[in-house]
Amino acid sequence: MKRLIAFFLGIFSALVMIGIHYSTIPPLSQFLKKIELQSLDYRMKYAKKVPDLSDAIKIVLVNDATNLSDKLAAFTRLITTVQEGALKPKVIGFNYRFDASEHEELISIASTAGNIYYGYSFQFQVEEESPNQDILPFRLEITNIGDDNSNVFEAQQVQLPSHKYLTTARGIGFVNTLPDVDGVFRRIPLFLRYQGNWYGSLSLLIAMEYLDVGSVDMTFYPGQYVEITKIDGTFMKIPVNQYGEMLIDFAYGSDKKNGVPFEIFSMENDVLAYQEQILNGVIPESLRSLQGAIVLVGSGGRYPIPLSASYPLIGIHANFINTILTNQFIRDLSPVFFVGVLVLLGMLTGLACGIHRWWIKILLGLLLAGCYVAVAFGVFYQFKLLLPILPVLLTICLTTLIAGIVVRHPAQPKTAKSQAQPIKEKKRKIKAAPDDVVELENTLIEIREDLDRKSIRLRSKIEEVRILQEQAESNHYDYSRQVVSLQKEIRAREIEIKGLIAKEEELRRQFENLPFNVPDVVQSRYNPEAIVQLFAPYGFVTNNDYILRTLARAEKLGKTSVALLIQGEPGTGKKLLAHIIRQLSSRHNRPMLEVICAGDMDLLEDDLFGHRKGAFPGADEHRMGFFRKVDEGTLVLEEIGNLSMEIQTRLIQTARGKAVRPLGEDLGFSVDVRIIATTSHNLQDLVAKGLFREDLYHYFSVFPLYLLPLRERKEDIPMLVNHFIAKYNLIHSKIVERASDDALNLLFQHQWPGNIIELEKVIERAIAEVNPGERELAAKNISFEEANLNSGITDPGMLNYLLALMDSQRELPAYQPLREKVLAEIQRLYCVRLLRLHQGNVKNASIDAGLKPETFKKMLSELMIDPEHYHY
Ligand SMILES: Nc1ncnc2c1ncn2[C@@H]1O[C@H](COP(=O)(O)OP(=O)(O)OP(=O)(O)O)[C@@H](O)[C@H]1O
Repeated sequence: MKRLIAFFLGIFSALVMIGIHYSTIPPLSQFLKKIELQSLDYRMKYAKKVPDLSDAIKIVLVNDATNLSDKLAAFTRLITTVQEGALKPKVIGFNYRFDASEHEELISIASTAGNIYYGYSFQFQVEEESPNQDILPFRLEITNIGDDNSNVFEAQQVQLPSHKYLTTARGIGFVNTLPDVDGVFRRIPLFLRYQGNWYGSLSLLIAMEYLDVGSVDMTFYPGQYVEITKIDGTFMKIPVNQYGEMLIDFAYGSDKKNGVPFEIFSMENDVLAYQEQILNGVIPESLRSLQGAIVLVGSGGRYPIPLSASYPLIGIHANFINTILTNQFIRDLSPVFFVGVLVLLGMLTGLACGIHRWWIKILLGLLLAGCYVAVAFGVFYQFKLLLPILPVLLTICLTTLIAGIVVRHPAQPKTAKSQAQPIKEKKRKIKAAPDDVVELENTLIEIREDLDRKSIRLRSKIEEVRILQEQAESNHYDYSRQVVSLQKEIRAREIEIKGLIAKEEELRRQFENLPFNVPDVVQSRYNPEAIVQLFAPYGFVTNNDYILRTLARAEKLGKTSVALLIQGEPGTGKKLLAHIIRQLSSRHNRPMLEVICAGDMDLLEDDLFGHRKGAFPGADEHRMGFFRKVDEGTLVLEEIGNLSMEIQTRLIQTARGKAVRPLGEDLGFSVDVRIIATTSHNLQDLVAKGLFREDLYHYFSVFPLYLLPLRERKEDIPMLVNHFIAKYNLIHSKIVERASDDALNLLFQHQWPGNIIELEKVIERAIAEVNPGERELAAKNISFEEANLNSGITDPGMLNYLLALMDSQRELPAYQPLREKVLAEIQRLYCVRLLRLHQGNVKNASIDAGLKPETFKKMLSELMIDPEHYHY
C-alpha cells in the first residue's frame, strides 16, 4: 500500500515537473533567478569547446573615429562600386547612428546600396493581438527595414525595462555596454519594446538577411524562445528571456589562446590604405574575402569581444550572428523525450519515497538530482538542448521531502539485533551462512579457548616459581636455575598470549566490519526440531525462529569454555538459559554460582574476590571469594552492567589472567572459571557513557546471545501457557488442561512488560483461582495488575537493597546508591503505569504527570523505556 502511495506520489511529482515546464517560467524568486544566471555563467565560462566559426563574418575596425561619416561613405562607395561589385559583401552593418540631415552623403550611399544597414534596430509589425499576452506572433519583413529613418532615431531613446539581474541599456544599439548588477555582461537583445512597439536588433536583421530569410514568420515567446520558421518549412528556436534578450555565450571567440576567431580588417590600415590600388583595379588578396561576407563595421578594441573595449558591439553582433549561422544556439528539447525523462524521474522519486529510512531517501533524492544534472549537461553538450535544471531539481527535492512526510512508516519494532548489538544493527541481514564467516567464528572460539588454556598454564608456571621460592626459603636449597628457566618460559608465554590477544582483537574488528550480522549468519544453520528436543527437557519452551537460532548458537558456544553474554529484558529467560548452557557444557558437574551484581559494591567485590585475614578491620577470617569457590565451574554474573568500575577492572584482570588476587594477598591464585554474564542494559550505551569498561564489553560481546521480549514473540504464548499450566497444576493440585480461547485472546492482547516471568505469575494465579476439577482456564481467571506490579520491579538490586534495609541483621546499605536505585525504580514503575494508561501516547502521559513532553521523553530514554511498546 505504501509503495503504491509512493508510486503515485512519483507520478504526481512528474506531473508537477511537466506542469512547471509547460507553464511559462515559474515565478522563481530573485534569489533563484540569480542562481540560474550564475549556472549559465558557469556553463559559459567552462564551455571549453572551440566554437564553430562562420567564415562569413568579417569585421572592419575603425581605428580613428574622426571624420567617421566621411570614412564610412568612402569605404561604402569603394567596396560597392569597385570592379562591378568584386568586393561587394552580402551585408554590411554599420555600428553607428547617423543623423540623416548631417550625414547626407553616407545615408544616400547606404540607402542606394540596398544591402547596407546602418541603424541599430528595425521595427516590425505585430500581426495580431495575441489572446495570450505572453506570445507575440509577427511577420518579419526585412524589405521594409531602413525605409523610415525616424524609427531608427526614435529607437535611440529606448530605455530597457530595468531588472535587478538583467541589463539596463541606454538604447538600442548600446545594449550590453552595461553589465548586469553582478558585473557580468550576459545578453544581447533580439527584441526591444519601445512605446508599445517591438524592435528587432541589427544583428537579427543581418543574420536573417544572410540566411536568405527575407520574409519569415516568427513567434516570440517572452521568457522562452523565438521560433523562426523559414520559407523551406524548417524552423529554429532561439532562447530569450522575457525582455527579448538572448543568452549568448561570450566565451565563444573570447578564447585568447586561440587568437581572435573572426577575420579583422583595419579601416585605415588595410582597407582605405589600398584605396588607390583598388581604384586602379588591383584588389589586394586580403580584401577579397569581403565579397559575399557579412561585414560589420565599428570601432572598438583589438578583440571582437564585448568585455573591455568602450565600443564592443561588433564583438557582440559578430558572436550573435555567428551563433545563428553555425546553429550553435541552444535548442528546445523534443517534448516526447522531455516528458519521458520527467516521468522516469518522477517514478524514481516515488520509489525513493517508499524507502522508510530518511537518510536513504535524502541520499536517493540527491542521487536523482545528480543524475538529472549529469543528463542535462550531457544533453546540453551533445545536442545543445537545454533541460530546465532548476525547476526540476527543486521539484525532485520538494517532492521527495513531502513524500517523506506523507509516506510515514511505522516505527520498526526493536529487533533482536537492535538491542543486542547496536553497531551491528546497521548491517544487512543475510539468509545463507557463508562458510568463511562460520570458519571465522570457529577460529575466534579456538583463539579464545587457546588463550584461556595458555593463561592457565602461565598461572601454573608462576605458581611453580612461587612454590620454589617458598621452598628455597624453608630448606635453603638453591633453585635459581629452575627459577630462571621457568621465568624464561613465563616470558615466552606472556609474549604468546599478547600475540593471541592481538589476533583476537583483529578478528573481532573483522566481525564488526562484515556487511552483516555474524550471529545471524552463524545461527542461520540449525535444525529446529533437534533444538526443540534438546532444550525442552530443561524447561525452555519456544516456537520462535529467532530464539531457536539463539538456542542453536547457545548450544554450540555452550560446549566450549568461552565467556558468554546473555542479553534481554528482565524476565526473558536469561538465567534459565545460563543454567542450560552450563548443563550442556563440560563443566556440568562442576560448581556453579549465580551472583546478582547489585547492592553494595564493596560487599560484592569482597564476595567475588575474597580477602586475606586482617586485610581490613573486621576481616577476622580468610575469605575465598566466589571465583575461587567455583574453580573449574561456572559463575553467572547477573546484570553485569551494574558493576562498579573497580569491580570491572578486577573482573577483566581475573577473566583474562585466570588468577584472582584477594584483598591483602600479594600474589594471585589461579582460577579456571567460565563466566556467563547477563544484562538487561544496553552495554554499548554504558560504554559510551563511560560507565562500562570497553575491554570488558569486548571480552563478553564477541559471543552475544539475545533473548527477545515476549511481546515480540507472542507466538510462544500458547506453548508457554501450557508449560506453566502443567507446572502449577502440580503445585496447586489442579487438573487444568488448557486455556480457553477468550483467555488466550486476553493474553495475546497484553504487551508483557514483565515478559515470561510476568506470564508465569499470571498463569500461576489463574491456576490458583480456578475451581478444583475445572479443566479450562477462563478469561475471568486472568488478571494482570498484581503480576505487573511484581514483575515491575526489574532491578534485582532493588530487592536486595530493600531487604537489607529491613533486616536489622544485615549491614545498612549506603544511602546515596540506595536512594538512586529506589528513585529510579519508582520512576520506572510510574512511567510504565502512565504509558499503559495512555497506550504509549507520550504527550498525554506527560500532561498527566505534569511534566513537559521533552522532560518526560528524556526521562523515558534515561530509563530505557520505549513508549512504542505500550502502543496497543
Ligand atoms: N522459554 C521459556 N520457557 C519456559 N519458561 C521460561 C522461558 N523463559 C523464561 N522462563 C521462565 O520465566 C522465568 C523468568 O526467567 P529468568 O529468571 O531466566 O529470566 P531473566 O531474564 O533472567 O530475568 P531477570 O532479568 O529478571 O533476572 C523463570 O521462571 C523461567 O523458568
